[in-house]
Amino acid sequence: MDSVKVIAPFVFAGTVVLVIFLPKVLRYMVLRYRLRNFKGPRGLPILGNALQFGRDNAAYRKFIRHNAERFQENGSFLLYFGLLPVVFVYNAVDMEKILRNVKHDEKEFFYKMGLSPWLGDGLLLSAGSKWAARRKLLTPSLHFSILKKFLFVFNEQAQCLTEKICQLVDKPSVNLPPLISLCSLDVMSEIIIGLKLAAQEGGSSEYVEAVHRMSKIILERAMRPWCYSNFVFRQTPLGREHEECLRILHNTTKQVIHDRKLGIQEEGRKAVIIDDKSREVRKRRRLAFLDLLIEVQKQDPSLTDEGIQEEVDTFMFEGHDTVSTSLSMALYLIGRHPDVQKKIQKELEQVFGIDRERFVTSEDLQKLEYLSCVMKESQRLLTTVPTVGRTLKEDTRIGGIDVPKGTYISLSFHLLHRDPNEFPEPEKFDPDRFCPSNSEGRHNFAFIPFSAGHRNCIGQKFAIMEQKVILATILRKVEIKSLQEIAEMRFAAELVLRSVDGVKVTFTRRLLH
Ligand code: HEM
Repeated sequence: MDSVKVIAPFVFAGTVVLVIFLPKVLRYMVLRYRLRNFKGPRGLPILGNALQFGRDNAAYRKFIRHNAERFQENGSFLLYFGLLPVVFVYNAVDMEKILRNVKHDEKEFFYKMGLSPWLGDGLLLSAGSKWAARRKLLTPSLHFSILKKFLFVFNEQAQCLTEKICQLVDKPSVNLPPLISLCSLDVMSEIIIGLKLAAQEGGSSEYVEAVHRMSKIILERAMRPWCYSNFVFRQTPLGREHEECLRILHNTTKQVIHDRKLGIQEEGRKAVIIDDKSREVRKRRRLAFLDLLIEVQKQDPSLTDEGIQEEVDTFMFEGHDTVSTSLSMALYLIGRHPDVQKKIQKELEQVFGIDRERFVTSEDLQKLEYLSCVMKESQRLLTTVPTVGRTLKEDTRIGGIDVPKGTYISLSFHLLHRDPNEFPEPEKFDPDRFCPSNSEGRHNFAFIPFSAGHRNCIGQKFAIMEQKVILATILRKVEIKSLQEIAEMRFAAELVLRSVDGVKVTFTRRLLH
């Protein structure tokens, strides 16, 4: 009788655990069984392929590239991150199938684990009706007519950056990304939060450093399946560094929002009007994106302070690091290809004559067609956002095999942009691939650095405009030479692409003809 009393609680607890976990375990077993025919490198029973990822990000990238070539015929392969199956997709047809299907919109697992603590449920991470409402609310703030008003900010900051660069002329080596990063931070802070941060004047920023550290931490965690549990992660040095970065990032934006609200109260600023028909924002003065959110909150209190914070964090992150990486890579490639640089200079002279000072206008931007091709080819070869992820919400045929609902998909733009069928000699830097006659017949989803479908990048036009202004301003005044061969560069695919050893260049002043 006594032994029954002792055993009973254990039997009870065991039954509860079984009832809770058995369906999950069974579902997982079915998922694995259904993926059994999907091609990929063999892994170990519990660790999966984790031990093959290598010691660092560069080794991981090499491993992925190797498998991409091995399974090029399918344009997809399967890896196990510990117990978690991840299907890598890098062919345009399957990419389109997934990105066009609204059902696969939700960003789960790696996004939630990596980015949610920082960006909350902002536009990048939200889904369903919340995402749709926010996207509708935020789209007018990036309308072309609004962007034209931001041209002034792009130009001012581009000139500030060019002045800094001119001071570095003839130095034996300059590391490019920190310079560019501060410029793009100044642009974003002025446009998004209405704050003239003047990071370029100060030389460094705690915020920028925290963004970079955070990016690294998120990817390192993803490569260590034993850190997936929040409890375990918090006990590790990486987890503690994560907490510290989060504190800096959130405190910075929280303070800015607080100050801006106070400022608006004190100044009694005029309300923003959103025209329902054109979805344009009409206003008397140049407003920051944050002002729009604060005004919307007055009319619609369902947009909480937390909601504002998550959108500000999302836009600051999405708009700053991406543009600065993309620009650094474009300048790097231009600096490696003197023939391309000469053609850009010729085009700049056709548009600006010998004027190296005047601001770039929206008419100029339209005329800079070759520069557009160069920017696209840089995005193709050194894709800023190497990969995005989705979780399948219904069974989907990928690489000729039915992949079950619930599978995590890694959509690799980096690999997609190297498809030799779409881009012959994919490792060659050739901007002419993007001239209209050479682009004919290319699959719509063969080149998608800003993603595609309804969850594409909301800031695409903003990013292109900003980069073109900055490139046209710098390259009118200086010539750039990149010191490292592309084969020598060690790239790390974090949230955005990064060069581990920086991007070393020299500048010389351009002579007037
Ligand atoms: C060269 C620069 C940029 C690149 C390469 C880029 C790329 C991307 C990509 C690939 C996505 C899809 C992410 C996913 O599906 O998980 C995305 C989404 C997003 N981007 Fe960008 N981006 C850039 C600049 C910007 C800028 C300047 C802004 C803001 C002004 C911005 C704001 C966003 C937002 C808010 C989303 C989420 C959109 C949604 O889910 O509705 N991005 N971007």
